Amino acid sequence: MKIALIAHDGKKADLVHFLSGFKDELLQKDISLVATGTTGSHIEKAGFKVNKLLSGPLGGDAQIAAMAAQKELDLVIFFRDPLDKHPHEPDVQMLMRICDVHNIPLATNPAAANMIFKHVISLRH
Ligand SMILES: O=C(CO)COP(=O)(O)O
Repeated sequence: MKIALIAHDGKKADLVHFLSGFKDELLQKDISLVATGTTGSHIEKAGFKVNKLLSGPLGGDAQIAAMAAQKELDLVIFFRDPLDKHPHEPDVQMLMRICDVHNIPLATNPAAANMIFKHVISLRH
């Protein structure tokens, strides 16, 4: 299972905190993580193995969208900061649109991500 992870700056700590709650599950060999650049660095520091792409404003969201369009992703977790402005907002919208076009599960906040993770874990047992 391949999971893409993205968080805006104001939500990076929330994402790391969220992932840390599922560390055992996420360290399983058949789970691979991919992330936008800066998000990936934070995740790596927390002890996860993650494939880091470009930073979001430099095209990282677009790279993840391309992977989603090619059906390479099973899940996208994107903790967006709705209270901040982002120069690459068109890329953010494009990524969410591509997830909807290809019916890729997309969680944009911890409550949704938590439900999806618990569901995935229950299916694996
Ligand atoms: O900007 C982002 C998502 O739109 C995230 O990019 P970084 O992980 O490089 O900060």
